Amino acid sequence: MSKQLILALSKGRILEETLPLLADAGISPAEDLSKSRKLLFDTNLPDVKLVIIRATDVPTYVQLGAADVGIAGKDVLLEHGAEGLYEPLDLEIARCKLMTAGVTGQLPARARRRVATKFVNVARRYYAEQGIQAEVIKLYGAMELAPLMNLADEIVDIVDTGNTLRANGMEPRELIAHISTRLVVNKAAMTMKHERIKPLLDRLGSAVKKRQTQLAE
Ligand SMILES: Nc1ncnc2c1ncn2[C@@H]1O[C@H](COP(=O)(O)OP(=O)(O)OP(=O)(O)O)[C@@H](O)[C@H]1O
Ligand SMILES: O=P(O)(O)OC[C@H]1O[C@H](OP(=O)(O)OP(=O)(O)O)[C@H](O)[C@@H]1O
Repeated sequence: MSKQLILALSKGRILEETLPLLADAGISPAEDLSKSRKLLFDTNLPDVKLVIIRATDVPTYVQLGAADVGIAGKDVLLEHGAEGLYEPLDLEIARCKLMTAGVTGQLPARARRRVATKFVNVARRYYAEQGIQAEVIKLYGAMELAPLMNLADEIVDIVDTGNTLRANGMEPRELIAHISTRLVVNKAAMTMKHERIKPLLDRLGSAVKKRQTQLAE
């Protein structure tokens, strides 16, 4: 295993909040990410590289050791499963909730529900735990449309302000999990590159605490 450290970052919403934390921990991309079509970036540190990929691909890269460290939402990690990964740090950014939701005022059928979601594993697990029979339909976006179009009785999706649900005549129902962004580490890398990963974890942990203190002021 090379002593180079590869960090897999989720592009999109999480990236903007991740970069200041990484900078505070002493790691900055060598060029402006938003101005490049590249996917693999050098940093100010010769032995640290960044890959910027879809959030849902981050756990796969880290689990299989293509990246040593990853940053992804807990929703994505719950859906992917924790095999081969340690999850040592909560970055406490992109806080939201994973919830069930349905058309406002419309009680869900008791016996069997059709549920549209991109979190099919989470949904199957959740409804099974509740003892509710669910036919889970995989969608890749705009879950809020599914009940309106009679594709599903309920959805499982991210809720933050609730604005998206409200704008589509829907309401949140049950909380499945509180979500925030987590740092994950490949299990083998944690051992083999411990002397490189441990200081990164410490510095990022301090950056998270500093940010929380600043937000509270
Ligand atoms: N409205 C929200 N408020 C706060 N955090 C959110 C919200 N929506 C999503 N998140 C968090 O941010 C992460 C990334 O969201 P983003 O919308 O960038 O990715 P995505 O479009 O869901 O991913 P992909 O491109 O793989 O489909 C999610 O996994 C979740 O943890
Ligand atoms: O409760 P709210 O504050 O309205 O946030 C919830 C919405 O945020 C996310 O979508 P996002 O805005 O990331 O768009 P997406 O469809 O690209 O995921 C999520 O999929 C919900 O649709």
